[in-house]
Amino acid sequence: MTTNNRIALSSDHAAIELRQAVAAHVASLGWEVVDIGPTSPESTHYPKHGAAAAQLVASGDCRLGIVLCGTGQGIMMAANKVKGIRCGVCSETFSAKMIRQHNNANMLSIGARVVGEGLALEIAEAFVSTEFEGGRHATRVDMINALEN
Ligand SMILES: O=C(CO)[C@H](O)[C@H](O)COP(=O)(O)O
Repeated sequence: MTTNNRIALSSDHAAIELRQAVAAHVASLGWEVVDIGPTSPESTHYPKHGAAAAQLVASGDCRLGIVLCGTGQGIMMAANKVKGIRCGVCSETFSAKMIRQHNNANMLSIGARVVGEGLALEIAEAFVSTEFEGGRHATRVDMINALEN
């Protein structure tokens, strides 16, 4: 059995440099990074970038996704509108671990105007290195998923 180790990354203009740093870090951890940009610093609209990364995760092309904008909030809201996506904004590592362990989050959002690069890399590493615990948490995640129907 092969494991899908692909991770989708996207951002808006507020987080291009941080996204590139996060991409390099998760690649160094062994992930195949699918960085869908943007690369231009021109002002853009976070919903389309959040949705594009979310679709890569929802389709199964990528196992996880990381999205970034100024606060992490808007792009998280957009990603969560895609069926099958559970995306949380994290500004510290504890939550980044817990959204994997308890919530089976398949996407992480980071605010480039909220956290510095060093912390952002630690948050991303905590997220990609943690697995879902299942058990009682699976019942609750199933209940979240049922809300989509
Ligand atoms: O954080 C964000 C969304 O939640 C955006 O990055 C932010 O709103 C962009 O602002 P501006 O157009 O002033 O750079």
